[in-house]
Amino acid sequence: MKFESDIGSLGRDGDGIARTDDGARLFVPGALPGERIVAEPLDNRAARLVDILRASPDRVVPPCPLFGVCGGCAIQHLSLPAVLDWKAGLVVHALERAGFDSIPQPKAVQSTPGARRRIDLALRRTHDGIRIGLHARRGDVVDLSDCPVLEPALFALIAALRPLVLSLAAFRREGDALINLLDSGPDLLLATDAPLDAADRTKLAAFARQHAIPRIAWRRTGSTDTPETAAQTATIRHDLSGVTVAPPPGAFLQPSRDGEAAIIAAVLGGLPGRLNRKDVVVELYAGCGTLSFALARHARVLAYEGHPDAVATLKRATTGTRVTAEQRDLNRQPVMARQIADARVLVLDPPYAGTGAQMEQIVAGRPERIIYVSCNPQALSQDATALRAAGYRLDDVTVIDQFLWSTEVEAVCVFTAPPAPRRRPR
Ligand SMILES: C[S@@+](CC[C@H](N)C(=O)[O-])C[C@H]1O[C@@H](n2cnc3c(N)ncnc32)[C@H](O)[C@@H]1O
Repeated sequence: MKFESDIGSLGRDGDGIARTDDGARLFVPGALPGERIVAEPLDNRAARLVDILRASPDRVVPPCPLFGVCGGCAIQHLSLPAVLDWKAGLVVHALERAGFDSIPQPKAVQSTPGARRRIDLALRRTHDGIRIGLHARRGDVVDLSDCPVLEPALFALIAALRPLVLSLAAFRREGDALINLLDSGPDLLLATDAPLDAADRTKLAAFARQHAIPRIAWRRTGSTDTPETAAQTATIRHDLSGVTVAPPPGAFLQPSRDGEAAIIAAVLGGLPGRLNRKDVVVELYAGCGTLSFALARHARVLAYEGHPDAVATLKRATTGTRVTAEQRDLNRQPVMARQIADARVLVLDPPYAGTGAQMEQIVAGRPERIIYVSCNPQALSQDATALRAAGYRLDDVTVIDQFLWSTEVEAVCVFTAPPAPRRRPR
């Protein structure tokens, strides 16, 4: 039965939260805060938007014709400034849930459309061809025939990939294509559901030459093995704060150049002013060195990273820098409190799940300054709860929106340790 409701806020998935006449809370995709809508319940959780009786001033025409079908974007019907405000609110609420009551006004930075330089695409054979794209929300792959988010050079490559993938003996029904736009050009990691044969390799080499792709790597769908290089036409190189690295296929890369610059600026802005060049920064979850080489201009950096290929990349690039890199699975073998205690600053950029076992050692080590780079407000909230309980103060918050129109948000939070307890005079 249809009902009318005001929309007070958006849920975590970007859906408007409505109230039925009997007070039930239902999520309505497409509805925005401040709107009055008519909706029809679909089940006891969600409702379908039927009509908008009063539209939000922040409502805009979605820029992509695939919006609502493709699962990549959730809130293209909201203006970009309002998207950024909403994301900043998600971070502030996460910190409030952690127990911080006076939260500094976040600085907020947003990438521009057409700036995303990393994408993981699903490949699906269909009865009449192939679909290359992202999954619909709770659904099958939607062919990416348009995308205002992606760098145009990456988007153009998708059209060229369709006939190539269809022609491969190694592609039966499904696969993936992860593309990183590095400084040396697009770096393609292909995964398919059958082995490559000699003819496939010839086709991949010709494709790499034709489209100026320095490297095409391959592995079987679902495998986590180090991929093999199927074609290489040029050297892989990518600049990280003036240091050239050669990231492995499928390496973690901040999804946009402007987002990466904003994260680096916020991390460097969080360093204590009195930092001495001999001081040590311990950096956890360092990847290929996005933050490490920027930090090394200010202090010595001990960088820890779990992925063997990322660490190998980082180690190869450290010559002549003040970065020392070590491979460590920080869940199984956290950096211990006594080592953290020796550092002036701890910088961490954990994966989506947050820090796990490492947080206990961080709190016990009590570094003077902690700069936490978050890609998940829920995990941030959990980790910040431990810091709040240990007496840390929250000094600065920067919110970065580099996954435009999705519900993803990143943040850099600067925490300062409480003053050490004074010794009683004898
Ligand atoms: C969000 S990325 C950040 C990488 C890097 N700071 C950057 O900006 O490019 C998280 C990193 O944590 C690493 N990682 C995930 N789980 C880990 C673990 N248990 N131990 C150590 N590193 C881990 C991943 O390999 C990845 O490089």
